[in-house]
Amino acid sequence: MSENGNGLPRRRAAISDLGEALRLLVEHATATEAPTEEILRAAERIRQAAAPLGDRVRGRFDTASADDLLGGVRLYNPVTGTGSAFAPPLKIHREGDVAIGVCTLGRAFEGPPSFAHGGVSAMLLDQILGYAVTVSGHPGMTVQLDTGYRAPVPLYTPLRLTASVTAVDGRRITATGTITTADEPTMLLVEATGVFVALRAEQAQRLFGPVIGRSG
Ligand SMILES: CCCCCCCCCCCC(=O)SCCNC(=O)CCNC(=O)[C@H](O)C(C)(C)COP(=O)(O)OP(=O)(O)OC[C@H]1O[C@@H](n2cnc3c(N)ncnc32)[C@H](O)[C@@H]1OP(=O)(O)O
Repeated sequence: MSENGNGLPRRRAAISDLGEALRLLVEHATATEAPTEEILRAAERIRQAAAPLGDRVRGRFDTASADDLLGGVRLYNPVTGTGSAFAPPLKIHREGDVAIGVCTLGRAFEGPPSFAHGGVSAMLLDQILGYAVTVSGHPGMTVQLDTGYRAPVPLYTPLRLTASVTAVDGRRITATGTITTADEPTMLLVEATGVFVALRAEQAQRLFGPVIGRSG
């Protein structure tokens, strides 16, 4: 499916609207203490709502028609995508050479009771480190991610992430990042160092050729 004129902005807005509705559903479905009969009714209604969306779906190598792969628009990215059911979503912007991210994690991201799952913190950091690496002009894929957990990351609390590139050594780019709460940006909760490797042309072709070839 291709969209042009007003179609693309409208489609992107619709996808983000659906994403927001799905995230509300995920939050309520995770936190609910509704009666069992209500849960059973909801499951049935949700299956009915989902069915028409499954009538036309893309294949593994097809880019979403609303995305712009080379322009960095990824509506279904599981960390930042506004169309994703389970992205927080993390919002990232640049302040000079530093990438700054903000998000709030709901109940679905829980690990230790009332705190975020450690894998979720690593996922957020991988994304923002990857962003910092990309906007520095040295895009690459993560080959190593080291995370240090200093204190638990609270749910339902605005978080602040940072990331910046610390070294470029041939194809290898190193970046470091942090998670704190927005209210206490000096109290470190999680820190990470990521090593990223720039792809050689033949590697990019081998890994992403089928996708690039189909995206228009
Ligand atoms: C604007 C919006 C943007 C938005 C941007 C958003 C970005 C999102 C970021 C998400 C990032 C991901 O999750 S990416 C998905 C997770 N990552 C992956 O799936 C990557 C899997 N790995 C691979 O496929 C492969 O390792 C490749 C293709 C990346 C590289 O293979 P290779 O070319 O054979 O690598 P190799 O020769 O062994 O190593 C290349 C160089 O890296 C070094 N190296 C390799 N591994 C390591 C390591 N663990 N730690 C240190 N250094 C290492 C080697 O010593 C070597 O250095 P030297 O001898 O040259 O000095």
